[in-house]
Amino acid sequence: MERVVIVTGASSGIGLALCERLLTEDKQVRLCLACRNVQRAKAARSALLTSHTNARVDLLHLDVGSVESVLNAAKVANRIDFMYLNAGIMPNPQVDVGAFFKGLFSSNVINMFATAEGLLTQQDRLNSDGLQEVFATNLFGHFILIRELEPLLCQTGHTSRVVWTSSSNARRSAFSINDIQHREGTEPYSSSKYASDMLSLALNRNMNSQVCLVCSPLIFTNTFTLTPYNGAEALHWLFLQKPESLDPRAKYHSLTSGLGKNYTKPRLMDIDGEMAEVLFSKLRELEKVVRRNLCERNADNEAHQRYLSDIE
Ligand SMILES: NC(=O)C1=CN([C@@H]2O[C@H](COP(=O)(O)OP(=O)(O)OC[C@H]3O[C@@H](n4cnc5c(N)ncnc54)[C@H](OP(=O)(O)O)[C@@H]3O)[C@@H](O)[C@H]2O)C=CC1
Ligand SMILES: CC(C)=CCC[C@@H](C)[C@H]1CC[C@H]2C3=C(CC[C@]12C)[C@@]1(C)CCC(=O)C[C@@H]1CC3
Repeated sequence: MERVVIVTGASSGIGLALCERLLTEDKQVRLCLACRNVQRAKAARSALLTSHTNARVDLLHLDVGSVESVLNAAKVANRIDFMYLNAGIMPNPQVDVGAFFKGLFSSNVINMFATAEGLLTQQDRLNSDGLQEVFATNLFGHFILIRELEPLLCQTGHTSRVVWTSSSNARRSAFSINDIQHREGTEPYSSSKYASDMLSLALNRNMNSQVCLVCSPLIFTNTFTLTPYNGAEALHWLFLQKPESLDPRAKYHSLTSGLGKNYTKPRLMDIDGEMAEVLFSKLRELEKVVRRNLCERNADNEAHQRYLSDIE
């Protein structure tokens, strides 16, 4: 039976590697590459068709960092079996070289290489919706996409699965419930990934959890062996699992052994359920504000267009 799989950020890296693996795995897959850059998306599609000549690969223009783009893209979808929320950014990362060398000679060295804890800061900025860009791209745009597609994802009698790419860099201490966009801090990536872990829990509670399962695979960087193919391990593994065998409180880790063998390991997440609910309601409030602003902006643009055509 045909299975429709949407992958955000499918034009490169882990997203593209996942597409390649899914086409190799299942000839019945119909892929939808949801990408912001049309040229790169076309190149990715050509590369996939070179190795899978008869594959069905569609393109969908989607910039998850723009609410308007998300709303437009969501209109096009009519069936979803899997939706991989994979697009993500870490702009202008700065490595704290001092902390790196200190960590190198400490008992924390393995953890440091696995999670980059305390090593990385990023410079964030505001996007055209007036939101912090990292938050908007890694979390909020995908949240709006799920909200918009909820009727399609939660149809009775049809199981859709949503899989969100998290990170080992997701850290509770980088996130504040009073600053969900991370306006004040210097670790927006870590904050956004922890927020997506929390949100996956709240979504499973607030949506029909039997139908919509949100998992957060984490990519463990065994740095020297890491490739996008390895990184896509847990994403690929989840495609093969029965929904009832998965635990919404777990994060599914892509791991690579010393011998280079890839495997997936679930680990229970350290998440405060109440805080996850607060985050969910804050995101819904923000959704209302952003949608209202967008309507006003569009109304202003229409009025401006009318004015221009009147004076011509
Ligand atoms: N690499 C790693 O070690 C790890 C990565 N991750 C996560 O894995 C995911 C994939 O990362 P990775 O493959 O490494 O990185 P890449 O930079 O190779 O891929 C990121 C993808 O996301 C897309 N993207 C970025 N911003 C947007 C946007 N606004 N709208 C739509 N698409 C967008 C990019 O598209 P475009 O071509 O237009 O830029 C690109 O296709 C991310 O969520 C990342 O946080 C997690 C753990 C470790
Ligand atoms: C010489 C010197 C200063 C080396 C620094 C090494 C770091 C660049 C890496 C060590 C751990 C890495 C890591 C990531 C990025 C690169 C490192 C910080 C990620 C944060 C990339 C994105 C993720 O989602 C998780 C990764 C964890 C490990």
